[in-house]
Amino acid sequence: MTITCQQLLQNHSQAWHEATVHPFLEQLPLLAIEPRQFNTWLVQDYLFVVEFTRMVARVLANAPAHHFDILLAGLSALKDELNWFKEKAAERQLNLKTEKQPTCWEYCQYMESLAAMPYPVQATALWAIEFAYNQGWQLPGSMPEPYKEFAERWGNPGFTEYVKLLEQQADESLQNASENMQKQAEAAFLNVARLEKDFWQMAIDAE
Ligand SMILES: Cc1ncc(CN)c(N)n1
Repeated sequence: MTITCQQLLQNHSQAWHEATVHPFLEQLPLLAIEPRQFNTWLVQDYLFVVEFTRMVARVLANAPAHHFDILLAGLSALKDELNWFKEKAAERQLNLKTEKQPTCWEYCQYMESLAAMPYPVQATALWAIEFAYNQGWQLPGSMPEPYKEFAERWGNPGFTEYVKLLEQQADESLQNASENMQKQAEAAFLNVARLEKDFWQMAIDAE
């Protein structure tokens, strides 16, 4: 029997809940997050997205050609996203040439380590990373200023559609995967869930 993304969500619902429903996200609509906490998230997420872009490029390099369309669209959106992060940082006078915090560093190292994994594992991890933000930013509901555009970036219907297509590609690749690869994909899903939870916590704990 082959595993699917939906089965991973069902089998590990608690880990996924912790990845996508976090006090950081719950407190944003209440305007209870301190600027230093939000700014820490913003700068560290920019540093994350730089490494994430490299990861997506590596996933593309391993993908079958019929998966290129979606992955190239993702890379093109990341070009805009990196520029948008720079704008947001400039508005807040934040320095993006900052050290990665240990949690961000660990997540980036993990994404780098995925390069050695087979494509089905990479495709599953990519879907999980994007779905975590898609759900994380949608679940708190209507977001007030100044956070509205952040919630819309990852919660908008176009991004939701993109994540569904990533899911289809991951599921398709898992269908042809050995049992061992499927186990690796499950481990990747759990790693992403843990790192997502830790990433929000890093922002909450900002000094
Ligand atoms: C930590 C994290 N996870 C996911 C995403 C969505 N690409 C992000 N920007 N940052």
